[in-house]
Amino acid sequence: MATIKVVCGIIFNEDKVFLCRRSPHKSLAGYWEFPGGKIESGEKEEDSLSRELFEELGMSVEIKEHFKTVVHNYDLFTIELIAYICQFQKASYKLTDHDQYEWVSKNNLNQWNLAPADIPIAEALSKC
Ligand SMILES: Nc1nc2c([nH]c(=O)n2[C@H]2C[C@H](O)[C@@H](COP(=O)(O)OP(=O)(O)OP(=O)(O)O)O2)c(=O)[nH]1
Repeated sequence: MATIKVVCGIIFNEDKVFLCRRSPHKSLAGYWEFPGGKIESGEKEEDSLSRELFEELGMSVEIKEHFKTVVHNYDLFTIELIAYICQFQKASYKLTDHDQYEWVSKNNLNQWNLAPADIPIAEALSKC
């Protein structure tokens, strides 16, 4: 089964974490996720994350450190989801791939309909 490498940001602003909901026209539509996207060939993970956040949300962040990598098997593909802790800087919130966003408490992440690959990340976050 094909494996795709996706980088995502756990973006903090004070004690809140950013989540956004995938638009109806996207794969995994309606699920909430940590924003990011597929790593293009030859691209560094951090560069890919900065690019995706700017393209999808008009957002700038400071990338702090790698947090967790999850390998998850969906029906049609396998994902390697690489999560980085980030500090929010600014955003236009001009959404291109999402139809909603929220700043949420990291201890309430289990109340959101997260993409299945994101659940182990949310669980690890609630414990730290
Ligand atoms: N960005 C992101 N994608 C995730 C997460 N969890 C998860 O299962 N995915 C899945 C959804 C998609 O199938 C895939 C990422 O695709 P994408 O559509 O966001 O990436 P992209 O913008 O580079 O892709 P494309 O639509 O331009 O082809 O990974 C997550 O937390 N963030």
